[in-house]
Amino acid sequence: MPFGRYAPFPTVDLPDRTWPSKTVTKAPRWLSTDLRDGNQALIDPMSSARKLAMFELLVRMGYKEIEVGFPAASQTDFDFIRQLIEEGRVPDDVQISVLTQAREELIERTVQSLAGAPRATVHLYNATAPLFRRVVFGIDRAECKALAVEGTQHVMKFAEQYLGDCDFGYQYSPEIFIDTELDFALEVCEAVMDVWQPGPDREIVLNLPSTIERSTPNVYADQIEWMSRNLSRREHVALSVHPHNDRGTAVASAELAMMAGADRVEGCLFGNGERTGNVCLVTLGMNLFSQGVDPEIDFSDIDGIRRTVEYCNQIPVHERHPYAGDLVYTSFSGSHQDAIKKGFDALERDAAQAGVPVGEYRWALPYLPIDPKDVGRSYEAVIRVNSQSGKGGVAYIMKTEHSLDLPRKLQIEFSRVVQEHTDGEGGEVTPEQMWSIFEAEFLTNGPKVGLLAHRAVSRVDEKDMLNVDVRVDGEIREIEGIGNGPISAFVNALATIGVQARVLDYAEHALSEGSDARAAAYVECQVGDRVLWGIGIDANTVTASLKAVLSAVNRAMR
Ligand SMILES: CC(=O)SCCNC(=O)CCNC(=O)[C@H](O)C(C)(C)COP(=O)(O)OP(=O)(O)OC[C@H]1O[C@@H](n2cnc3c(N)ncnc32)[C@H](O)[C@@H]1OP(=O)(O)O
Ligand SMILES: CC(C)C(=O)C(=O)O
Repeated sequence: MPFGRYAPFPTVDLPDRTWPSKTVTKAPRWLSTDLRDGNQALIDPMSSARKLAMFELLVRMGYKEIEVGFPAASQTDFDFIRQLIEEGRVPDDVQISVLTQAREELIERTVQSLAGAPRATVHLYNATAPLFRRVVFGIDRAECKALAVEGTQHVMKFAEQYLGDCDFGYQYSPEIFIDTELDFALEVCEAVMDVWQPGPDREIVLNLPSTIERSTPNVYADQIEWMSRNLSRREHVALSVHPHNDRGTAVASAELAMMAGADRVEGCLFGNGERTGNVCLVTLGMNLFSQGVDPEIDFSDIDGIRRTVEYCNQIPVHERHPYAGDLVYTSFSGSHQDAIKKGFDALERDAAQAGVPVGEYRWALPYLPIDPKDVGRSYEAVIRVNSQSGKGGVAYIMKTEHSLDLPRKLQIEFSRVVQEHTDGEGGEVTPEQMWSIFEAEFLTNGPKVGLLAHRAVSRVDEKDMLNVDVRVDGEIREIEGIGNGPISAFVNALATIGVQARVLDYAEHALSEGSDARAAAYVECQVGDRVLWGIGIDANTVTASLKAVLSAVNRAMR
């Protein structure tokens, strides 16, 4: 690999940086640029129907600043902005913005698109980095600054001409800020501010993009802290960041930039955008949420959000996308499943002890950084079983899907049965398939001895006597036994037909509440020289226990 062709990214001389010891305790101002930076990166840019669906989603989620397009780019872009304004679709607490290059004719068209808007922001950009000054524009520093200054003047001139009493805002971006000499980025921003004259009730948004992410996030944070410290009129500046994801570290860049003083973050849902995308607003917001900080955005229906975004962008969201992918709350592997199952049990116990509903109790669960229910997911897919799974996963499915709380040794025994299935057939075992395997193994698999009826006589302080009708190899027999309780009496009765069984362990629980409640009984038996579990399910607990004994007996004889 010709790595010698690449130079290390220059660092910032900021030995007294303060951001590493800061924490983010409040959501920044968010701006969604899905309809502009996101849209400009699509193979098939959004139709007006898709744009509207995206806009309405963003409003529903709670975004208050939305970049709605690049109106000078196309008639579709222009018309969409006109539609939003003319149909009064922008809520009172939402500020829309539009982007333009620093070219007079484009600025005019851009400002015209906003006519009649009660509130709006024009966002002007020009590239300030040396490579762009030399290669793309063929201009020097002074000419580059002049482009920004004159662009700002044009914006103000046309705003006055076309926008009447619009509550008008201004945003400037030194594009490719990340590669711009810091002193020059500062000089251009100061010159732009000299034109706009920010002050009380006259904010300016200065947006410092990592247009092509090329540094580690700490260097970007240093750049942001340096700018935040050196900008004049700082209290009237909304210092904004716009991280791209070329190195795959946009989220970290945004988070460190917030620690370094950024007030505002621009990005796209699920990280759509040019090349590797803009920073993902969902991940950023949910990262705050998972630290107990209100993201001020509603992510409670993450799957609905994802579906709309997939429709608008015509790009699928990856199964492993943080917080939203299909598989991100799912464990296949045994040790994870074991820990999750124990985690749920502990959470229920701890919440009950504290007298707090489990849905409100402080979340702490192995392998699940947040409660899937908080984003509208169920626990259904938290554990899925395949050849990588162990008893914990099998037990979890049996409990959550089939209400059977298998004793630990039975979990081990049944998970071996499931493992034989996955080894033989491969793939995943769905809850329905697991029930079929369970039924075939424990409940229905061609009983040699079947239970038909039982009658008990229990006298106080005496042993129980049990009279049972059984079918043995197709022949109906009546047998009798005595013992300390019905199970012991039944085992005693079975001995009369040559079935030698000894009960080693027993557990039972109710399956459902109410008059049609059923019980599950689990019995560990020694039958001959084998030790196996059997299971019985019945409305009558004694019947369930006797069925459980026969389940073990039949398994031994199979
Ligand atoms: C980092 C970002 O995401 S920036 C946003 C980028 N988004 C877009 O470009 C989407 C919309 N763009 C468009 O539809 C078109 O580019 C238009 C309509 C704006 C302009 O189209 P055209 O006039 O055909 O120009 P073209 O697309 O080739 O743009 C390049 C020209 O603009 C100049 N230019 C580029 N950016 C800027 C800027 N911010 N300010 C002033 N001039 C600029 C270039 O130097 C070049 O000029 P030249 O032709 O004199 O060499
Ligand atoms: C226009 C600017 C903010 C931009 O999109 C970028 O630099 O990526």
